[in-house]
Amino acid sequence: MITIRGLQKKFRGKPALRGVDLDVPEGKVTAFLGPNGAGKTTTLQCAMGLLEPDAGHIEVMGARRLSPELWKRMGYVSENQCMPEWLTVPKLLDYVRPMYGKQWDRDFEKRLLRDLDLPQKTPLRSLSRGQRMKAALVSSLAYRPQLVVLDEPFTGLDALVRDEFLTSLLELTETEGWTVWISSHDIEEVERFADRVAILRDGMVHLQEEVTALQARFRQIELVTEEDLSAPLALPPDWVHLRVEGRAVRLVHGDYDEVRSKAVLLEHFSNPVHYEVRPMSLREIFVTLARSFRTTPQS
Ligand SMILES: Nc1ncnc2c1ncn2[C@@H]1O[C@H](COP(=O)(O)OP(=O)(O)OP(=O)(O)O)[C@@H](O)[C@H]1O
Repeated sequence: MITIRGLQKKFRGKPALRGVDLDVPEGKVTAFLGPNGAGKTTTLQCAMGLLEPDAGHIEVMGARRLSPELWKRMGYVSENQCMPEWLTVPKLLDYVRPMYGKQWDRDFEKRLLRDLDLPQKTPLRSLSRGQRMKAALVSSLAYRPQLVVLDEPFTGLDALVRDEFLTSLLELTETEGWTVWISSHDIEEVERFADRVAILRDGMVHLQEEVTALQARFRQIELVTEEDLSAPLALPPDWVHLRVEGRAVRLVHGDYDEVRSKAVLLEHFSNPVHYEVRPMSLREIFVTLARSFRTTPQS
């Protein structure tokens, strides 16, 4: 649905994107994660045609340029969205609706309005941050776009609304086959419905794969021996994070294989009295990787 190759963007001579290669496949939910300043918003804005890239190419729904017709098939919601601040929510929808003609689904609009519980008489400028986000969501989803691009959509939403919003989005992506590309720091929320994950590091994609494949290869390992230990001088490349405290070793393995990985571990830390291997949540994997980004140079 979206293909990005070699995307580069500088701001005042400083690189923000240094060759982003990314795929957002049709009918899947792709989570776009990365530490602050990694370049997520810049990538999304380049893909949405809101920023001019310096190099690289982007294809959205088979097109190199976003025409007004294509925009009608996409819903884009960002936390920094400009909106006609003087309008109330019903007036905003009256204003936006004619642009989408028959495509606009009044029943769906009503359902979104009911679920998101928005004030009807207050102008957008006087709404809270979360309420403004909800208004943006209704105006960008009520025409049932095929591609939904969300940049930090949960900012300002309270826990209940987040949950309700995610549940509706989950239902819709399943029933309507929507393609969703979502950038968020709320990884626990995103984990509930993401099929794929792409992690951006310092202007480049560090990894992109199915969430299940990522979770299948990452493991947290705890090992205790009879004697005090010291960390090996050179770590195998798939040991992402290692901590040695007295007789205990805790490490994250980025490509765990029950037989092979255990054999390598036992070469370094022999005769364990305790050996435990635990699967990791997407959030735990992200935090481990983000920590390793601070200490290992980009290859
Ligand atoms: N308009 C701009 N002018 C100058 N620098 C910018 C501009 N927009 C982004 N940057 C810089 O580009 C880099 C990437 O920023 P971007 O907002 O894309 O990151 P992000 O991953 O979305 O971060 P966050 O998670 O904090 O929202 C940062 O170093 C940022 O300071």
